[in-house]
Amino acid sequence: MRIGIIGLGSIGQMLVKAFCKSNILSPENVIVYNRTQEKADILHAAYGIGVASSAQEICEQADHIFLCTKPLDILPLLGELTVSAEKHVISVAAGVSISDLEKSHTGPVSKVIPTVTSQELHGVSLFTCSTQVSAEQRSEFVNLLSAIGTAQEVTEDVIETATIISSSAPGLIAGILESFAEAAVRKSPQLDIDTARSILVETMLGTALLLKNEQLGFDQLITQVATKGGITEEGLRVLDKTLPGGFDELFAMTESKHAMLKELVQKQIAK
Ligand SMILES: NC(=O)c1ccc[n+]([C@@H]2O[C@H](COP(=O)([O-])OP(=O)(O)OC[C@H]3O[C@@H](n4cnc5c(N)ncnc54)[C@H](OP(=O)(O)O)[C@@H]3O)[C@@H](O)[C@H]2O)c1
Ligand code: PRO
Repeated sequence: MRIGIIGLGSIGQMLVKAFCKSNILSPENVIVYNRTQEKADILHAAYGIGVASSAQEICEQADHIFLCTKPLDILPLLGELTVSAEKHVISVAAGVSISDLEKSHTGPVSKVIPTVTSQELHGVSLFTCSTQVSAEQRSEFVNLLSAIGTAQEVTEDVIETATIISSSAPGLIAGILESFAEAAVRKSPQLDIDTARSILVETMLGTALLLKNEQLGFDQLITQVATKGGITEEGLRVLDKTLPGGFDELFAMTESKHAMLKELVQKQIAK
């Protein structure tokens, strides 16, 4: 099996690093192409992967072709390429659906929403496949995703909401942690901000390990931490008042953005 990656921004580079780190693929079975060649050359020097001289070359040499450009660049790119009907085309773009992809490729297509945390071989890749994806292609694809974290099949009606808690979440969590650290320093200016940040990173790591390794429910962890009549209880009361409304707004705004993107993609198709 040979895979090709077109577009080496955050997510294309992450896929190269994660596939190499996981040893699921040997470097000669990974071939990449990026509009600006320097990014491909850096990855070649670090991992020994192949560098194509065009996106078309990827389509000729790879069995699974990952399109890792921005959403509005996916269909124009695919439209320029000649891809034989048996090749598996995989888009990572938010807002581009299976049926959008099928308008440009008559063969098997899939959509995957990876997450940057897969660089550490943890995190959830959401995916959905068209009916034309063969059992062998599906199995190879799921094995690839499982090597870099958890492969979670979802239907397209939930993929946008699930994207926020899997793929947007690392950035959102970093935003929450920054706000938490800054509030700590506002309360106690003698606390150094970088010390506050590293306390939070270690705390988050330990929290994730505890939840996962001990198979604790969120409610069980809360009970362990929040001593009855103690301090944490007070903090939780504040969160119960402020967070639900904030998260509801977050989902409403990200849904609107998804809708705007999808509308622009439909305009591209209609042209
Ligand atoms: N970032 C995430 O966490 C994340 C998670 C899940 C899904 N996604 C999806 O992943 C896609 C890429 O996001 P990103 O954050 O990685 O964006 P990005 O950092 O802007 O990367 C886009 C890359 O595509 C390259 N490119 C553009 N047109 C090209 C073409 N015709 N041929 C070859 N390469 C081309 C760009 O090359 P240059 O170097 O020349 O600019 C750039 O390296 C988006 O569709 C997004 O929805 C992202
Ligand atoms: N990063 C991409 C974005 O922000 C898609 C989910 C995570 O659009």
